[in-house]
Amino acid sequence: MAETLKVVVTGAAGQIAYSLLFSVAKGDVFGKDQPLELLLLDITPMMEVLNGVVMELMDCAIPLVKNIVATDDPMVAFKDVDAAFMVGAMPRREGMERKDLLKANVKIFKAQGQAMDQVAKKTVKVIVVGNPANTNGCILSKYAPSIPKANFTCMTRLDQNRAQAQIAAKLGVSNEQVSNVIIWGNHSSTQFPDVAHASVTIQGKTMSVPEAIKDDSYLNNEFIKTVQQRGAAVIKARKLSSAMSAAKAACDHMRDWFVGTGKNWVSMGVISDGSYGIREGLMYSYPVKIQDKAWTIVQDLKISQFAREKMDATAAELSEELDAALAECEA
Ligand SMILES: NC(=O)c1ccc[n+]([C@@H]2O[C@H](COP(=O)([O-])OP(=O)(O)OC[C@H]3O[C@@H](n4cnc5c(N)ncnc54)[C@H](O)[C@@H]3O)[C@@H](O)[C@H]2O)c1
Ligand SMILES: O=C(O)CC[C@H](O)C(=O)O
Repeated sequence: MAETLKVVVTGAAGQIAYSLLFSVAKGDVFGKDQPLELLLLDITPMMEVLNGVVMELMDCAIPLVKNIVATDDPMVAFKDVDAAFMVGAMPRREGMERKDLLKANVKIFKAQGQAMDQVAKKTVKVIVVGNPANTNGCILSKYAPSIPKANFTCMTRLDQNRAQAQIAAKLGVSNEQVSNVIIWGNHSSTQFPDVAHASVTIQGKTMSVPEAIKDDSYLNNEFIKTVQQRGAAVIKARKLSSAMSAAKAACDHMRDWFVGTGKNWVSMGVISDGSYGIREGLMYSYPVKIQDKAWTIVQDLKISQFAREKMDATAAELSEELDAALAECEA
């Protein structure tokens, strides 16, 4: 059997973690024959709740789980970890603005970056889920300078899954028939869900999504808005932020990072190297291909004027967020 993989989940007493831990524990992410040590981090007042989660994980009696550590100490939680799901952060509730989240959450990622820098494996693969996910990811990486920047990513897979599901429903096909939908930019309402390069297979015939939908007005308006506003719509309906779908997307993201993407691409927030004219250093969602546990940005896609404007608008929001976060961390 393979060596035990150490996986940390932060915000482990919260609602996303409740779904995420079960999927990770039963092998959906790292494989059905990969033994795991689960490190669960939350804050001190949540230790009793976290203890309940540990009891439930034990009671699942999953053979892959060799050890569980529950802690409120980041230095314990990040020690020698191979993979990190950074979920621990306040979610937005109805009536709250994104800016309120930035203030509340960004310092968590500064402190956790500093701890990771000292004790995590230098090969650790990190997905940031806690919002504002892109900017938190930048801050985490900044404060963990001994870990390569390529090891820090943030989650826009939920947006990709949402976009894919909208197109599949519109065309009356199953979700896996739709591929290569792209999410550009921020995991926020300025994100640009782009289907110009996406394809769909209908009754054995593969064609581009715009060709299949035959309704550019829908694709350029209602479709984009629905995906951009989906998180807010879930909050309005549930009075709670999305959790089951967020956990599923986090699993998809990390599984693809470990296993690879094959011929298709997926979207993830990665630290920009300036590709597609985006400011270097922003954590911007791009289409990526993954092989041997390393991602590369898909290059040379043709960008229309319409797309360019949307890509720049979400980059401008990310620039503002990053500047505000850096000021907050230095205050
Ligand atoms: N990127 C995405 O697509 C996406 C999707 C859904 C939700 N989110 C975000 O994920 C985050 C978590 O959402 P949730 O619904 O699970 O929230 P939740 O409130 O149910 O759980 C968050 C948990 O994080 C813990 N926490 C707070 N500060 C911490 C710290 N310093 N260290 C460790 N743990 C800490 C809390 O105690 C709580 O248990 C939110 O910021 C939410 O907005 C992101
Ligand atoms: O706070 C929001 O508007 C979104 C919450 C979460 O990130 C989601 O996409 O479901």
